Amino acid sequence: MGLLSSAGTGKIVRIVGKMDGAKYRDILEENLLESARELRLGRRFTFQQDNDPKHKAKSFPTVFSSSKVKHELVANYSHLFWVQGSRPELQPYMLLAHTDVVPASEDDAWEVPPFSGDEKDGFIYGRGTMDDKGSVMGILAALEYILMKGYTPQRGFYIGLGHDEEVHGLNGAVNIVRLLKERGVKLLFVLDEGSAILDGILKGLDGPAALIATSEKGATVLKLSVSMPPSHASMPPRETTIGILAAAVKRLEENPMKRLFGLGPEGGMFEHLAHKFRFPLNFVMSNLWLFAPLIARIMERNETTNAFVRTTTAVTMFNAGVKENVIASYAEAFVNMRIHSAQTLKEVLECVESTVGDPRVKIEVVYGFDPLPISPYDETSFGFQIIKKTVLDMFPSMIVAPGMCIANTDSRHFKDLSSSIYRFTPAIYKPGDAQRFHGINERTSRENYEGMVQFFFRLFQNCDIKKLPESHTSVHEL
Ligand SMILES: CCCCCCCC/C=C\CCCCCCCC(=O)N[C@@H](Cc1c[nH]c2ccccc12)C(=O)O
Ligand SMILES: [Zn+2]
Ligand SMILES: [Zn+2]
Repeated sequence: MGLLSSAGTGKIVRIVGKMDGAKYRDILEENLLESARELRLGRRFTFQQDNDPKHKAKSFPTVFSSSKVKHELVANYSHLFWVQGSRPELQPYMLLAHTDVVPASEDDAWEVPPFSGDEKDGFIYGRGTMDDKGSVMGILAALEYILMKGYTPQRGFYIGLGHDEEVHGLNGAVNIVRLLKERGVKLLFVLDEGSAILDGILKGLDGPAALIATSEKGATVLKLSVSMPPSHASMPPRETTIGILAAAVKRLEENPMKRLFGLGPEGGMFEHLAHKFRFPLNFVMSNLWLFAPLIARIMERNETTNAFVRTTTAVTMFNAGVKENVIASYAEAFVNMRIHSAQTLKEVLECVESTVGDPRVKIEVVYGFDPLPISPYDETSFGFQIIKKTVLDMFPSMIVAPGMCIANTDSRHFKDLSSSIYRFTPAIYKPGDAQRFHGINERTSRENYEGMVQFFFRLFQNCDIKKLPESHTSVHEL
């Protein structure tokens, strides 16, 4: 049996059952197996290969041959798909994912080589399996199935697969947005990576919670540098470029940005979740107006929950020196900050300048943007409610709440095309998984990958619902 076929006798067969019966089972399982193989290829799976018609035809033959699907390359490597709906008067929506990954070193302590795509204990390991090739393959596999089934969506939709999300999406996502703007497209909603189902990550919360992020933090990359004439190491100045810069970054690390917990969308998120926390946290979370400062002090002890409390400061690169007996004439450090929704880029820059407090340290903004607007999540918000319904179709007792993306996604470039931007993938993450993003042992379970395919398969159909579910049963609403 293949990688997913034994698991496929569970969830995937249920999808097949809803389709046209046994006729499709073999084809679908074979296809799922194929797409899982592609996922396992890690770095070797690039859409450059996919530009080879044979490769495309092999992986997603129906997607690339259907008359309903228009595919175009953007900026050479990004992909834009348009899936035509039967009712052109309905506003289209858009799914996003990205094919590029951050580097991974074979020298780090991976349990399996990061680009082997090896499977161990039910997990497929490899750089990109969580961020974000699982979504790429999940979306395309679901599209393949729905087309094979002969389903014609009523509402048209776009799929955008960026190739440079990890370097700001300035060629991929930005050019996809430019094209759509030129074509006068406005989107009903946009769905990208950026949040998930958290199980055991928020301490005190009973059971998993699906957090559909309605916003994401702002960000800035700062370059701090110190220059002075080089000199002989035997006659050192009292302070060196390296010492001055090291002291500056240390001051930034020792003086975290102020606590803002409860003043951004994370406030709504925890209030929504309050009744699922154990006593006394349920009471505390229901009264953030009073207890937010106390909760912030608890949450800041953990690096994942700290990200909800404040603008974070990460010193990510430090370069200096050319020779061990020459006083370095130049030292530079890069600081990556993620800006809490209750702060602006301008405020953060003022704060950094005052904390560094040394005119010898030059501070330059390499890149920066304010926190993103908060997308609607009320009963009438089509995108939010359809994503929620799709989660509940798969996991009927799941708690679903609006969430907050603490990192950044390509979706931020789409804010002129839609006011309803959501960040969510249906993967279930447990304690320790947050550290796998950009870290070692990045992996996806068979179940998470299957869930991804199921989720998009159902979402495509749910987007054709004429009327929003009035009160879709969820634990939250019981
Ligand atoms: C960061 C992971 C935290 C995990 C929290 C707990 C689990 C939450 C569940 C799920 C999903 C998290 C998905 C995160 C998507 C992150 C995508 C990404 O890595 N984007 C880059 C973009 C980027 C690249 N360079 C810069 C520089 C400055 C700002 C952004 C970027 C990123 O955010 O680093
Ligand atoms: Zn990503
Ligand atoms: Zn990433």
